[in-house]
Amino acid sequence: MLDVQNLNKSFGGVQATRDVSLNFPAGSLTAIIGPNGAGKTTFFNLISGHIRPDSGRILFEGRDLVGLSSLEVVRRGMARAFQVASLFPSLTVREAMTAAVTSHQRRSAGLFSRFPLSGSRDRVQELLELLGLSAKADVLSANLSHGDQKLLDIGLALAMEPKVLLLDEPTAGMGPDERWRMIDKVHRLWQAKQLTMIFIEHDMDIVFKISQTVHVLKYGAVLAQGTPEEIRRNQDVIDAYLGTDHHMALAAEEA
Ligand SMILES: Nc1ncnc2c1ncn2[C@@H]1O[C@H](COP(=O)(O)OP(=O)(O)OP(=O)(O)O)[C@@H](O)[C@H]1O
Repeated sequence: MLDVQNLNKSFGGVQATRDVSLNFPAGSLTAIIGPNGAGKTTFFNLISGHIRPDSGRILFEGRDLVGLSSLEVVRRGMARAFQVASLFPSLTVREAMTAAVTSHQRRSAGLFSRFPLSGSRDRVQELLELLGLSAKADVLSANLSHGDQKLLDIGLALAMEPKVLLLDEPTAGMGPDERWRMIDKVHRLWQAKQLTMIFIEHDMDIVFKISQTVHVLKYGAVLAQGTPEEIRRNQDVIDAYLGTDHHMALAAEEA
């Protein structure tokens, strides 16, 4: 589905991505982890078309995405949940979702399509239910909790009907309970929509609990790849996290 080959990206003297080759099979749920500055966000920026690699290929369903705009990457079927819900404070949850769903439908149908856009209301309702936001459909986006704003961000990305969904730290800034509620929803969403999902996450308990595969970056390069069990016991990975804020070493000891 998504096959990244020998990706490189430098910013001045900093090589943020070093010969990264990673494969993401259709329907997989993969965590990208690594210490601060490892190149996780840069990797997302590269594959989503926000920045262009210096070299390498990003094969999505067999076609290279390198050089395409981020909008074109979304059109091909790879969407990223951005912190955008807060940009529409005066829209309710339903209004924001409706705007996203209808704009996607219009784009898919052709800009000048004269056909009426059918089914957008059902689609919005389906997404609201999937995300557990139905009860808050009439709440202004500005008045949502941090967790619900993140869910709305995910909903706005899902409105693009992606095959691959990229989530950048879906649980950032949340307390322990809210974190687990959030990740439970993300996990159910992945199961229900049969998406290929890739998420960056700092919380190792969450990474080990829900991902099928974990890719570890360090200094821009792939340090390790494997199942949560393999990664948890990988000495290079444990060493990479020692002396950092993350509790990778602790999580390994607890296993
Ligand atoms: N636009 C940019 N200009 C210059 N340097 C950059 C830019 N974007 C990233 N970098 C550098 O590239 C390296 C990787 O950064 P990146 O944000 O991708 O890491 P990260 O793993 O996402 O970190 P964190 O966990 O702290 O979010 C860092 O050294 C960073 O300073």
